[in-house]
Amino acid sequence: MSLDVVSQEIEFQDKKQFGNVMIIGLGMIGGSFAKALKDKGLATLYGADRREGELALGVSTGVIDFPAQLTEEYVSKMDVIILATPVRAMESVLLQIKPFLLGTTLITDVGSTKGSVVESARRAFGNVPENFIPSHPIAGAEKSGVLASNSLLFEKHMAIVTPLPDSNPILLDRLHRIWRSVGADVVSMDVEHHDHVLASSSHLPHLLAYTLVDALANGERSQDVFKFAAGGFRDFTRIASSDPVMWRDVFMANKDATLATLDHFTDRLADMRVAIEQGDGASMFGVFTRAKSARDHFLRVLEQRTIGSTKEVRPVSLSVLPASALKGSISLLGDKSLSHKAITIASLSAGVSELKNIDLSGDVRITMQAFRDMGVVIEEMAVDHLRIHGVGLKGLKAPIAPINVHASRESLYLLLPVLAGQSFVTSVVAEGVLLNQSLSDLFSLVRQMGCTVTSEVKDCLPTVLSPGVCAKISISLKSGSERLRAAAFLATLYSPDNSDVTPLVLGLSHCEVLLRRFGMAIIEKGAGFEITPSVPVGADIVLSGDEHETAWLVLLASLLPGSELIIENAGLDSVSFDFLSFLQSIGADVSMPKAGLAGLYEGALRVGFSELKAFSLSSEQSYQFREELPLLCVVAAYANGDSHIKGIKNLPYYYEDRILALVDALKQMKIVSIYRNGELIIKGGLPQGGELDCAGDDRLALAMIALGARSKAVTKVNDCQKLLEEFSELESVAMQLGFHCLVAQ
Ligand SMILES: NC(=O)c1ccc[n+]([C@@H]2O[C@H](COP(=O)([O-])OP(=O)(O)OC[C@H]3O[C@@H](n4cnc5c(N)ncnc54)[C@H](O)[C@@H]3O)[C@@H](O)[C@H]2O)c1
Ligand SMILES: O=C(O)C(=O)C[C@]1(C(=O)O)C=C[C@H](O)C=C1
Repeated sequence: MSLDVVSQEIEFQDKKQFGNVMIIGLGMIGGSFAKALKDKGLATLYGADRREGELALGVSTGVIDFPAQLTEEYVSKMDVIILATPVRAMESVLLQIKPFLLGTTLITDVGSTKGSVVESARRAFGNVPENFIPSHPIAGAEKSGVLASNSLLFEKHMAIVTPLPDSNPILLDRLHRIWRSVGADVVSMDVEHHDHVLASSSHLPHLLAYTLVDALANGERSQDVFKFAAGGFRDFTRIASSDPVMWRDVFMANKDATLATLDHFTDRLADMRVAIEQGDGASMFGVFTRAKSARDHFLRVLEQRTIGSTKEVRPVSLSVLPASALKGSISLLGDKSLSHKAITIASLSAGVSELKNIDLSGDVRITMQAFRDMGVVIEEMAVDHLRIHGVGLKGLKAPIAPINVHASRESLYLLLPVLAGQSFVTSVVAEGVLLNQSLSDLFSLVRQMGCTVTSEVKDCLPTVLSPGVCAKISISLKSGSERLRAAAFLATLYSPDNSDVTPLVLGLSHCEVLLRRFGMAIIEKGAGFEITPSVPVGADIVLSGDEHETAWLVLLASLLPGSELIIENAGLDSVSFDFLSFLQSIGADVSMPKAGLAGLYEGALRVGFSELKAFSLSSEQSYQFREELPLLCVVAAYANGDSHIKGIKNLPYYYEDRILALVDALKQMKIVSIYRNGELIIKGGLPQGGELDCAGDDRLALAMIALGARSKAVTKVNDCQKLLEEFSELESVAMQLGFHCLVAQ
């Protein structure tokens, strides 16, 4: 096509969203950008390249609409100009287009370095013009040339923009829009930070790959080295096939930052050399497990970004068929909150811990990742077995990135006092429900540890923790929150002197029991506990099951005639022990394990069918058994006579809401109940079956399933996704014990 024809066509083009866009350097990246815009019909594409062959290919393969030259005729008619040459060619390109440029044209680039490009613009123009705004897509390949272009290259990848103080805001907005239009997620960064980050994440790996291949190719036995190299070599060295001109330019342009990261890496490599020389397997193992975990984490983050973070939640219902019995022996997977706590204490212990029957599903991995990020070596020996090489109370290393607790409240409450006890500053970030929510109880606890807590929004995440000098800890808890109680006990680990915690209700809960198992001296004293400072010692622990699941299974077996159930590792703390004792007092046939070492209940729990009697609960008992009140309503629904539950109004509102939802369910099942002045009276009978909605509440779901267990007809419980998340083994436990509870979808 002659250039004359092209110039006529410039006049006649309809304006598209981004108007006329010129790519200078029509190679792999420039071509991909052009193709993406052209395929979407967002611009008229012009290409310029010092190699005419690339331009001809660009037109014939439909990557661009027209070839162009860096003359007034073209340059002055462009709405957007994109520099996509190697970075050191950009200055001469800018000098060529400078005389014809309009101030309204957005000029950007795709170069892998940013400081050098800004310098080139400064040299070419005297200062960086307001319409020149650098950018950099974090996407690419080891291929070059326009034939390697791919219109989907930037989809779900990041594009970094590095605006300068004088950048024109309207053109900056256009730059964001144009990157978004080709599928990129746009991130802003300052130039210097960009060059340091990319030196580590992109430039150093390329240097290592090139140098490794070159060293091996020129070393002894090189022919056989290549002959016998397989996947590992190929994966590590893919990027050594990248364009040498581009990469020579990158290292010339980003000298200081690449030298800094190279020095750091060289030091670490030297450490590895020493470890190999001295046969120091422990050091090697530490580096390899930490690196594996960091890479696995990185892959998960990358996967989330590329598949999109919106997880589709499909509603799940469970159907309960009446007339089954629970028979057999079962071993429940370790309790989730116990699993979080065991990982935390084992990481802070001296020596190695073996944690067996641990639940590694859901947010337990968030707690585990945080400790790995701070240097703790955690080996996954089996799906339910961890070996943790504890580093001691203050042996954590500063993480290289903020600690992300995602939406895990459990992880947050355990990690914050631990971070407040270290000697480094940590940023803590979160997602979803944990953002913008006041955490004043937790923050005031870590402040008591001498830690300064800085947040943009008062007492909310994200936050920065700057540890100070920890004084003697003496805490009287004002709420019954189990998480705050665990956080308080962890805080005492950092107290210089004997410390004390006074909970609302005495009796051992998870954290104290575990701390004792790890050798800590926690002694009941008056209305609370006294803790003597010492470092926990690594321990071998088989984690017991969840208390609520245990209580639910006990109730089911009590309700269903013919049941004979043994729970091998029942979850029992002082409250659930009292709860089961209460069931015994109204006729349940339960034989309980004995309290063993450190206050833990050890051994099997046996339960069989029995008719449970109607009962009366005082306000105090309602508070004590607040977590299991829905199960007690089920007991009352099947009992002979009226049961009374007092003091519901005095409970935190969400417990009352649960009871009100259950009152609705009882009504649907034709069980009469009266709720007046905070007291609930349930008249026992035989539930009829029906369709119930647990509103996504896992405790309500368990109670509703139990309500359907001996009812006259099938019971369907809707909205059970959360239950299946929390009690992941529900289906397999039901199947194993012969309980007819199925996912109905
Ligand atoms: N390859 C990647 O993975 C990747 C990723 C992100 C950013 N980048 C950056 O994108 C830019 C282009 O890289 P690429 O991979 O597309 O390279 P490429 O070799 O495929 O394309 C570069 C093109 O620029 C042309 N060119 C060179 N000097 C020129 C000049 N003075 N005038 C006009 N044209 C000239 C070349 O002929 C070639 O067609 C580089 O700055 C690179 O740092 C590359
Ligand atoms: O995937 C590749 O082949 C790349 O090298 C892409 C890569 C990178 O290192 O990640 C290369 C250079 C950049 O500027 C941006 C991306």
